[in-house]
Amino acid sequence: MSAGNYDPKFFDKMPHSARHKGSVTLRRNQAKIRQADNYLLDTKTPLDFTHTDPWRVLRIQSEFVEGFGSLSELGPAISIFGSARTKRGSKYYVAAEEIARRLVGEGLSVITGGGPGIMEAGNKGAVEAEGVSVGLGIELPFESSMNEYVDLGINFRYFFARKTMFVKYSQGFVVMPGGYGTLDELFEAVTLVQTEKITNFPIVLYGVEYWTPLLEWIRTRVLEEGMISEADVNLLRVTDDPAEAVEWVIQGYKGLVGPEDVKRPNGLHPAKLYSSRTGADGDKEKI
Ligand SMILES: C/C(=C\CNc1ncnc2c1ncn2[C@@H]1O[C@H](COP(=O)(O)O)[C@@H](O)[C@H]1O)CO
Repeated sequence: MSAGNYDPKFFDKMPHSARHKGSVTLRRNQAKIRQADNYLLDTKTPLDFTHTDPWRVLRIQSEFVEGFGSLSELGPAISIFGSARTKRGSKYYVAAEEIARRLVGEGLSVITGGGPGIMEAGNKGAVEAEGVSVGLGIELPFESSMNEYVDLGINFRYFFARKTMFVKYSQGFVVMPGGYGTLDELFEAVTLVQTEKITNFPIVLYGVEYWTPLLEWIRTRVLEEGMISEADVNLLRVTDDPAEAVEWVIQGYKGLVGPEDVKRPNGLHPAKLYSSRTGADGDKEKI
């Protein structure tokens, strides 16, 4: 703008009042907000800083630090997921116990969500087999505490920090029947495998009757309509045999089972424990 067409309204808005807060530049009304020191030192501050997003970032960071610090020396582990509502002594509860015992027998630690139902069964089986029993709990609006079989427990406020720990510190997942929480964990994992964020990461479903309608829908609707490829369907494998679930998950993370070994247990869901796009070197890249 030349001096000839000077517009006072424009120049009144020029950045003479810029203030900097870290990498953030603030002007005009935005520059009037309080500085970090005010929040820290002035107890008359009108806002509770612990309810602000910058403070949350620190809490989130601390969850990652705590999780990485506590789990980095865990060794090979498998996560068992499933319903928080599964009753003690029910068939899936008993199966989860057995799967956990077998995993421990194979030298693996067992990780669960630390809650009731299938999580408790997994931790119970691990403890009974004298293995390492881990619970990654989540703070929920209603009362929930770690089940009594968790020997190493970490409680998270944030689902996403907790999910990172499951994936980072597991070699694979066994997914028992469950509700939205379980489905969320299952689809998060299968997406990470599909997109090759993780490799040699087997996902074994337990419960043919429970999972078959979902697998059928994936094949007849999701695949047929071109939302995924054939290889993506094959990322999930289902069984009713605890021994087979453990065998598959171990073969999968060790990279011992390839697409050429695919079996079709009931003609419905071809089995493949890792993506055909997995690197030949079997690198286990995580997140
Ligand atoms: C429902 C009750 C308590 C819930 N307590 C939970 N503690 C830890 N983790 C949980 C809890 N509820 C859900 N999860 C996570 O989701 C999965 C199970 O969810 P679903 O909807 O029941 O399938 C589980 O794998 C956890 O990671 C009081 O009974």
